[in-house]
Amino acid sequence: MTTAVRVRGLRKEYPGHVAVAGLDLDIHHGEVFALLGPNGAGKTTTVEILEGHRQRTSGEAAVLGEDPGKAGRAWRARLGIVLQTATDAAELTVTETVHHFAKYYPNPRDAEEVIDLVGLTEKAGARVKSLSGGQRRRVDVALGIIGRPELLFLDEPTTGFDPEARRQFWGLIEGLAEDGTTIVLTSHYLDEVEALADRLVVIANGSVVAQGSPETLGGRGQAEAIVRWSDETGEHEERTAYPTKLVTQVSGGTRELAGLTVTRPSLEDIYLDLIGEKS
Ligand SMILES: Nc1ncnc2c1ncn2[C@@H]1O[C@H](COP(=O)(O)OP(=O)(O)OP(=O)(O)O)[C@@H](O)[C@H]1O
Repeated sequence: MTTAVRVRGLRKEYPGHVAVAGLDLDIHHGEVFALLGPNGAGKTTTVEILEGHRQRTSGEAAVLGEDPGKAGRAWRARLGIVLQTATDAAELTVTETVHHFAKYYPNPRDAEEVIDLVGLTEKAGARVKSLSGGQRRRVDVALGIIGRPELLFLDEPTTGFDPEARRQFWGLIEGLAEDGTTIVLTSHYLDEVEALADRLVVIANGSVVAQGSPETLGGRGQAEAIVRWSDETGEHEERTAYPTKLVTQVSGGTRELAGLTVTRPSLEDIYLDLIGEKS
């Protein structure tokens, strides 16, 4: 597997403050990679350096084989970017806006198809400034993918989306990933990261705290299950690596156990543990 993004010792200092403190990252072609971390962790700074929007203080970065601090227009046309701050509300309609941005790219997608993909067909003729916050965010996503990017950066893309729009957006991202687009996602929604990401990294105070897949991050894959049930003697809770065996023993294989639940730590539990250790 080849590397779409390679970062070594990335550092960004502002006067009196280190925002990114020596980060290493490898993001492979065709994967959905998520950056997680609390507010101010350094995610947006990192992503903006990789997009070529911000200069790093030191360290190495290669994005689609080029240094983002020096790369030109041809390289930029291979990227799709959905920034954290939404597009300014314009007088143009949705269709006009998407057609307008399509002209910046050598091989754009069909504008109407993109409007449909982001679920804005019914609003295609509406002025962007008349749209709701979540609908404007969908315009941002449309503009991020209109250029048929090889690498798509999504910085908190679903903020303001209703649950149905988020699900629809997840389907869109899955489709892009299946078509081979590499996707770098920052999100505060752990269910979103779990649904979409092949791998993720947790950043706190500008450093990597943990990385892995959503299933294995921070030892999640090996974590013990918590089995809870109740009987005539009261409520019970036990931790075990072998929940099936425990349930079989306690129930004698046949007795119905009241209130039986078997849970393992969620990605959110693991994430909060990791962040707790750091702060
Ligand atoms: N232009 C700037 N000048 C000075 N400090 C900055 C600047 N931009 C960001 N910072 C600081 O750098 C740190 C990292 O910010 P960054 O926006 O990268 O965090 P983040 O992880 O994206 O947070 P969030 O989840 O809130 O978006 C913060 O402490 C922030 O205040």
